[in-house]
Amino acid sequence: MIDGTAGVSGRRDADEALLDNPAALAEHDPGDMLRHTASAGAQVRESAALAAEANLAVLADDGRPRAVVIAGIGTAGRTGDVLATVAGPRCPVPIIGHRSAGVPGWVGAADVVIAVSASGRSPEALGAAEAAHRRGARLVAVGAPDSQLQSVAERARAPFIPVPRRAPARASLWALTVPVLLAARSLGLVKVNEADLAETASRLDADADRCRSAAESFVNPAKSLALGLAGSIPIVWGSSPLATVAARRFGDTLSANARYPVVTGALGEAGRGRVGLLDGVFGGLAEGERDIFADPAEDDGEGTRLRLVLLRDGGLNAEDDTDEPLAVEERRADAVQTLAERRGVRCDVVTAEGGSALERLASLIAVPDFASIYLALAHGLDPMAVPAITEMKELSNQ
Ligand SMILES: O=P(O)(O)OC[C@H]1O[C@](O)(CO)[C@@H](O)[C@@H]1O
Repeated sequence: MIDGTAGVSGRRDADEALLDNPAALAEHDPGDMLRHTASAGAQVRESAALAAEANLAVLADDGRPRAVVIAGIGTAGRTGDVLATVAGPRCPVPIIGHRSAGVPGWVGAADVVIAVSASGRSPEALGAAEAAHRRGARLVAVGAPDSQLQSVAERARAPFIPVPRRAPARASLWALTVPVLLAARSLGLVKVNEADLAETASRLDADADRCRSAAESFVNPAKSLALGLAGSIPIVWGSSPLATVAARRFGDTLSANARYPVVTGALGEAGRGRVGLLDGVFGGLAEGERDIFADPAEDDGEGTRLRLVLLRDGGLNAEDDTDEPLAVEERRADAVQTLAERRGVRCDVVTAEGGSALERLASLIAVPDFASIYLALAHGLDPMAVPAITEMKELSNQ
C-alpha cells in the first residue's frame, strides 16, 4: 500500500530565507530541538555532578577489568565510540560497543558492562544489563531515573547514573556520554579531568552561541553548513579516529533530524575505496555537466550532487595518543580537499579546536549538530518528529 501522506510533512526544496526568520524557525521547531541542542554544555556539567553522586568508586574495587562493553542502541551506543576514542589507542583494555540485546558470549566476571539508554527501556540496554548481572560481570547503568534500567541496576546492586529525560536521546549525547567517561575513569581507563570537562562545556556553550537562531546565516556556521548541504548527498569523512566519531555522529543527526541520506566514515579507509565516489554520477560527472545558468527551482533531482564535509582533527594530539603520525592524517586531509577541488565537488571543512580529546571532539560535533536541525527546518520538517521510527516499532512489534 502506498500512502503518499505518511511521515512528516515538509518541502523538497530548502527555504533559505526561513533560516533567518526566528519566528518561522520557532514555528517549525515545536519540540524545541534547537534549545535542547544548545543545552550541550549544561548537559556536561549536570551529568558530571550526577555521576559524582553515584558510587562509581566501587568499580575500582575489583581492579582493572579484562574488557569494557558499552551496551545500547542509537545515541546511547555512540557513547561507546566516544569513550573508545577519548581513551585512545593506548587504552590497556578493549572497549567494545554492543548494539543488540544481551552481551557478547565471552563476557563474564572479569568484565565491565556499561548499559546506556536515555529512556531507560531499550531492549538492547536492558538485555545487556540483565545478562551482565546473570554472568557476574560488573555493571554500571546510565539512563532515565525511575526507569526499568534503574530497577535492573538496583537489583544487581550496581551504580546507576540518572540522566534526566528532557529531550530525545539524540539531543542528549553529552548527558549520556559524561557518565560513561567517568565510569571508565574510575576504572583507570581514561584520563578526563575536571578541567577537561569544564573546558568542553564552555566550548559547547560558545558554539551554541555562534549557532543560535538569532545569528544570521552569514555569521552562523551551522546555518551556512546546512544551506551548503541542502539538496546534496553529504559525504562526511573524519581525518582521524576522533574526527571519525564526529563524522558518524553527523551521519546520525543528518539522517534522524533532516532525513538526509549520508555517507560517513574514516578518511583513511575512504582513501582506499569510497573516495571513488568523487568520480561518480553524483560527484565529478554531475559537476562536469552542471548548467550554471539552470534555475535551481526547476531541478528535478537529476542535478543531485555530492557535498563533502571534512572533519579535521586540528593536529593537537600528543604523539602517543595516535595510531598514525599526525603528518600522515594531515596530508590525507589536504589530498582529499585537492581531489574534491579538481572535480568541482564542493567541500566544507570543520577543524577541531581545544586541548583535550574531549574538547576537540565537542568542537567537531557542536556545529554539525545544529546544522542537521537547521537543514530540517529549511525543508519545513519538524526535527523532533520521528514517524518512520515509530511506525517501524509498531510494524515490527518492538
Ligand atoms: O537511548 P534509548 O532510549 O535506549 O533509545 C535508543 C535509540 O532509540 C531511539 O529512541 C529510537 O527509538 C533513538 O532515538 C535512540 O538513540
